[in-house]
Amino acid sequence: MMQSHIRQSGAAAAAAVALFSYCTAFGREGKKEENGSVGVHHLVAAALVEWRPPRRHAAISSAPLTSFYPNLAICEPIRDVESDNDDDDDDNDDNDSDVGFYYLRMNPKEVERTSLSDSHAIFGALSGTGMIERYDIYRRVLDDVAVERKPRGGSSRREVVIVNLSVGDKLNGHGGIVHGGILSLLFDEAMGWAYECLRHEDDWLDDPSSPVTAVTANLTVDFRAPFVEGSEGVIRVYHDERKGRKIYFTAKLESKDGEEMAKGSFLAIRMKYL
Ligand SMILES: CCCCCCCCCCCCCC(=O)SCCNC(=O)CCNC(=O)[C@H](O)C(C)(C)COP(=O)(O)OP(=O)(O)OC[C@H]1O[C@@H](n2cnc3c(N)ncnc32)[C@H](O)[C@@H]1OP(=O)(O)O
Repeated sequence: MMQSHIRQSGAAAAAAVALFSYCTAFGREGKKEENGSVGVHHLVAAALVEWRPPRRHAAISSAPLTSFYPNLAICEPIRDVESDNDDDDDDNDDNDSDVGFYYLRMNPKEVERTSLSDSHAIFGALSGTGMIERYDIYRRVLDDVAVERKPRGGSSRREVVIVNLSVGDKLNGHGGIVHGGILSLLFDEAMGWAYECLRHEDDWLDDPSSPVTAVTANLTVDFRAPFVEGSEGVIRVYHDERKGRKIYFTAKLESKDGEEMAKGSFLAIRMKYL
């Protein structure tokens, strides 16, 4: 069960007054706790939940994650180490799933843009029984052992966030099958969050005054198998490359049994003026 993979750290919860900003709060070395996070906009208490991924992600969607504390996972610079499971061979993606990294829950309610629940598609209008019943976002964090073990450089492709989701029976196209447009929406949002994490990498902050908002310029989805109503699944988002203002991602939606239901590719472009 997933619950066995979640370790709620009382110490972390007690100690966790985390400094958070989603704009320019992060020091160039990424040591925000140590350097006091010059430019921090928000001070929020964060109870961190650490999640060690199970061997097979089938277990992921079986627990009501929303019943845990609302957690804020801080998007901090992701250290540029070779990813430990991002080989092109997707079949190997979970082989080392119990070492090297863990996931931290991100809390949309702490983010101004997504806390406006009436206006946000996923957390507002389409959220609820029969619709998007769960959309829990986690960012992937390498643990210290993995950071030490892995040399800098190497492949730039890496998993950035995952989303643990479930969809009810009111968002179909064909009877019993979740509408492809809905799946595209779920992908788009997930990749948006991945961008939010990546943009705090230090080399992106060469000009801290430059715009940081990115929009989806291009989204392509391959639907591989029907995602039936009432299904649970996991979206995994991988960062592929960045060319100037253009940031490329790929993603896949897996069923709770690990079957690949859909694949997406996504181009985000940092806006010139926002
Ligand atoms: C912890 C905090 C968490 C916070 C979480 C919040 C998460 C929320 C997540 C929400 C997620 C929701 C996300 C949403 O739903 S965002 C909403 C949906 N998207 C939009 O509304 C975007 C609308 N489009 C635009 O605004 C502009 O067209 C953009 C800004 C995209 C480009 O206009 P701009 O004037 O800047 O572009 P440029 O002409 O200088 O070209 C620049 C380069 O880009 C290349 N190019 C341009 N277009 C395309 C294209 N379509 N395909 C491929 N390539 C394209 C172009 O060739 C050139 O390449 P190069 O010649 O340089 O090589």
